[in-house]
Amino acid sequence: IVEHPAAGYKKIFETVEELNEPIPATITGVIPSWLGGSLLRMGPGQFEVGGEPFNHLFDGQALIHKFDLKNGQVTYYRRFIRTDAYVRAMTENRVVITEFGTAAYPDPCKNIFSRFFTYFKGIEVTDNCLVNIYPIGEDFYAVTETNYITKVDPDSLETLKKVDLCKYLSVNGVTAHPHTEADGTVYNIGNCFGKNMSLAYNIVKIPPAQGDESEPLEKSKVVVQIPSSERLKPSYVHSFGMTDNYFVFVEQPVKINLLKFLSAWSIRGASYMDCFESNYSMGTWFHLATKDPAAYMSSHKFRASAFNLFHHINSYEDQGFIVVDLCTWKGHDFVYNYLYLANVKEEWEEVKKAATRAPQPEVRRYVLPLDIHREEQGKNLVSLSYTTATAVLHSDGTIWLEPEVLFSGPRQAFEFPQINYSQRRGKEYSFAYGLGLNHFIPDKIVKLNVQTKETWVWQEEDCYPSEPLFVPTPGATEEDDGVLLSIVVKPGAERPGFLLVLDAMKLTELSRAQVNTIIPVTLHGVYKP
Ligand SMILES: CCCCCCCCCCCCCCCC(=O)OC/C=C(C)/C=C/C=C(C)/C=C/C1=C(C)CCCC1(C)C
Ligand SMILES: [Fe+2]
Repeated sequence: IVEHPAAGYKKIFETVEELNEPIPATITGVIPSWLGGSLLRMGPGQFEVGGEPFNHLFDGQALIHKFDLKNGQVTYYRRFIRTDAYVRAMTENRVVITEFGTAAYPDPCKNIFSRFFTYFKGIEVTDNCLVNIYPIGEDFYAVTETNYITKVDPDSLETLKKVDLCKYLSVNGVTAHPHTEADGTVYNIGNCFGKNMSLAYNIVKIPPAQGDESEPLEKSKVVVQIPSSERLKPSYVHSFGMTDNYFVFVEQPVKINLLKFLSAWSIRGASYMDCFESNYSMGTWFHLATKDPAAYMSSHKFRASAFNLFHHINSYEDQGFIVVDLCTWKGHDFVYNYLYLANVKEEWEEVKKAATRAPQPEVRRYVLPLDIHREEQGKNLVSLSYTTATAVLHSDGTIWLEPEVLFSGPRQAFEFPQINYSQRRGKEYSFAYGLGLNHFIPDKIVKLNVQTKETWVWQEEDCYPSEPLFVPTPGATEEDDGVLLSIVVKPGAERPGFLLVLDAMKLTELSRAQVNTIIPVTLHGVYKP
């Protein structure tokens, strides 16, 4: 465990300018010749407007980054996405649209009457797509978790159009973590605030491109509806699990209080962050639904102790069980409460103190039995030889789940997980790759064998990496035959930003492509071959 007394991490939370054209990178080592394509990643790039700071890590204006790899050469390019949030902020030189943790104030130039009418136009939901980018059909969309997604050109990084998912689907938003099948079918999940205040989580399906002019989104539909456990308070959902035949949805005790949500918009200074609250009694609920024909199976109540969940690692079916691997944070306290920019930009000793009070991270495996009716109460129903995870049927009909811990270290998180997705999605697997967070500060890349719990680490002094994306070697059969791509920032260096290419088997460095600019924190992205 390394220390960061120089607090170099502060640099990844500072505003940068976009580039007018791609810049060449200086390469050390050798980039595999088969690696030709673009690494596209999203993150915040502007952390204040007109002297007004954004408050939260998830508020900064969406910046798209691209490393192009071709014939062993590398270039880097970045552009701000021309979202409504960005364009209007630039035009009026103030925060115009309320972001996740920053409220927009009414236009000081408007008089009380025009302010009154703006207010009654209702909620203006943000389109600040800083969280992820992924393909739908032939197109690429930059996304946050609201109903607005933004189509971008993955070559020029130009902003193409804003799309409102509400036009196609009955959802109030969807996650930034869809699942994709080999044929290009996309699944996602989102909250749905239905008629007469009925609340549900809707799983949506977007078919692949048909090879004609038709728009996949036009043919999208809701395939499963899972009712909310609590009236007026849906749980926050950031990702979900999918096996060959099932959807896995974890309903966590972090709740959106819809009454607060609706009234917050009339309270000066309120943001999305003010609408969250913890449920101290429900614990955590697991839901299963079949994929085909899509149906919700409510017959059993899977329950576990309280944890925050953002990222599913992988899920799969094995001998009548569903294995669900998760990056958890223990307790009901909302982890996002610790991710204000003022917190992550503190000096190292303060950062450490704050992380001590926050929920503690743990990678866990939960196992859900599919066949329950014949079994006796009070006994462990999990008979998979390789796991210590348990599931016990109680007299009230609930099934209590206890996890097997796959990775745990005090205030050391294995987060932003990735797998060999094209080969192992929804299937039994061995390897997960993740970003190591040291008291919330990203300072290493970790490989985890989920079967043996063996770990491998890449770490370098004063270096701040991002989520490692796995790219398989063409024609590979071994699960970990490939490379990991991560954007790393080394603030003191002459060329402080670089694309790091690691051998995914040993986590050793193959090469780095360095540029003469700081690259702010990125959250998620894709590799486009
Ligand atoms: C990369 C290193 C980062 C350094 C620190 C990170 C620490 C992270 C620890 C935990 C992992 C958390 C991962 C979270 C990743 C993420 O990208 O989250 C971003 C989420 C955002 C921006 C969500 C925005 C959601 C909005 C605006 C939702 C709005 C809504 C509601 C709240 C209610 C109902 C409707 C609506 C409008 C959808
Ligand atoms: Fe995420």
